[in-house]
Amino acid sequence: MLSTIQYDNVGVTYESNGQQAIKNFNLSIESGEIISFVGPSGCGKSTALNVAAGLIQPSVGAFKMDENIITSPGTDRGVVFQNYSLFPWMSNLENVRFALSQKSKKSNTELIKQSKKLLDKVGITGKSQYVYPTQISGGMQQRVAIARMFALDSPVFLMDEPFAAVDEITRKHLQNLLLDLWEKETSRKTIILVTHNIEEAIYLSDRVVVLYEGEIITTKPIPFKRPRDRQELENERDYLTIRKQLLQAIEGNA
Ligand SMILES: Nc1ncnc2c1ncn2[C@@H]1O[C@H](COP(=O)(O)OP(=O)(O)OP(=O)(O)O)[C@@H](O)[C@H]1O
Repeated sequence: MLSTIQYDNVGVTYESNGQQAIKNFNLSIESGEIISFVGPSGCGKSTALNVAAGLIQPSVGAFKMDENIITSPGTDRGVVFQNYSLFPWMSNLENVRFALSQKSKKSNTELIKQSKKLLDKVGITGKSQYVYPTQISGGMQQRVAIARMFALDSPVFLMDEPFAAVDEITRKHLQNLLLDLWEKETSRKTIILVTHNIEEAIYLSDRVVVLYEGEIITTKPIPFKRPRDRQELENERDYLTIRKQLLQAIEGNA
């Protein structure tokens, strides 16, 4: 199932404090695109993502998927946050099996087999599959969260700072893992990613959207072909130009 996403003049004002978190938010996202939201702290990135997740209702405007107005969470959107993406009371294997069972009517034995395969793919093998999320490292938990997201097989993935809590090397591994799985899907997932990391945004995205005080101030297409090689990309002249322009857009308004 392909899904086109549209923020149609969305505005969110939090009732508790009257804070206008996003305003005049207009953005169309094609099926299979990877989009990053970047910008200074408090500019509205998470609010915009939570509107897509159906966790926050727009105060004005509408968020639409395939022309349908979205007002609640649903299995058509998989979500990964910095923490808390996994059910802590389920083993890692059970987390993935449960996600698979949401979409598949296969036997339990088959679901467990598939879950193990998925966990193997993300590098969670052997005993680590049977323990609880809290019994493995943060980086490993995010691997399970990615496996769980692919198990849910939603057409849209929403990721809020998914790799922020891990070290730089693990972060790069997880970025590669995400791209690798995404590229292998026959029907590519649409991904919206919130990140503070410009290099991550460029490496992963088709477009980087810069927010400032709740508004989109720049949308930058990332023209590099896929699959991308991190080292080659970082040596491209255009890469440095794009990085500089994005930093200027963010810092110039910070
Ligand atoms: N639940 C809430 N209630 C009231 N105000 C909120 C709430 N969540 C966010 N805000 C406010 O809305 C604005 C946008 O916040 P949001 O978390 O969307 O920004 P952000 O760009 O994701 O920030 P950060 O990068 O620091 O996570 C901020 O001024 C914030 O204080």
